[in-house]
Amino acid sequence: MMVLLEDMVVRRGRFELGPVSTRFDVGVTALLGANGAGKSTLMGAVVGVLAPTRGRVEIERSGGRPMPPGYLPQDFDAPRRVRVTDYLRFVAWCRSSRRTPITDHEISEALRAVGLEDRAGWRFGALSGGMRRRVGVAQALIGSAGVVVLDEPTVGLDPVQRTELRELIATLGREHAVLVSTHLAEDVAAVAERVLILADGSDAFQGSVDELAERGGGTAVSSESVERGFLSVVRDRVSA
Ligand SMILES: Nc1ncnc2c1ncn2[C@@H]1O[C@H](COP(=O)(O)OP(=O)(O)OP(=O)(O)O)[C@@H](O)[C@H]1O
Repeated sequence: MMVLLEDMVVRRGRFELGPVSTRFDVGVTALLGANGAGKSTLMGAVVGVLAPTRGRVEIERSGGRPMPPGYLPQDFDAPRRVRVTDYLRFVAWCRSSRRTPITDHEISEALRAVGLEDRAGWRFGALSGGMRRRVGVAQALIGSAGVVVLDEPTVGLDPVQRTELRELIATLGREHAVLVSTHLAEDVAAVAERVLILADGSDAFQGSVDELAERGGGTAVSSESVERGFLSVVRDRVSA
């Protein structure tokens, strides 16, 4: 599984992102940037919700299933009264085609992957915030064929649920190409292998999390060294 962006430019109102060229592979890539830097715009282009005005986005998968990546949008929600499995069955039905049907087995696998097998019969509204976000990750996994894009998945969660969600993201990264946007240096230090920083309408940094920590003057990856690295990248871009 691999996602390739080649000189991609995306326009959203007056805002133009790019050209950005990058690739992300199996593992967790963190997408960072100040508010309005273009993270959701880039993610929208990767999942096919926004069309690039130039360049291209290519998704390569070993299975070759013709599906866009799985996507957890920032404002994910589901009807309160609907049971978790019924909601996921509906998602599966939407993404199924005659050639590539999505089976109940795949739904069970998605629930297992997010640790919600025992909540399958619960109504969405009865779940905690962290569990609802996990349902969001489960729906992203259904039919995603190995590429998952998560837009600020840890926002608004308490520290325990945030930690659990990070563990889930790290586990997903063993088999999936995961692109995750966040404002939290702890998220990056805990789960990311690679980092892409957007600033001023384009990519200001691409590299390993170790390289970003080094840029922040750290000898080891920590929330502090990642935060300092991020600030150094953004300040250099502003003063350039
Ligand atoms: N629907 C829209 N119509 C017009 N402009 C938009 C729209 N959505 C976003 N923008 C603009 O595009 C730019 C990038 O927004 P985007 O949501 O991609 O940033 P972001 O990095 O995800 O921000 P945040 O961290 O606040 O979520 C912003 O300047 C924003 O005003």
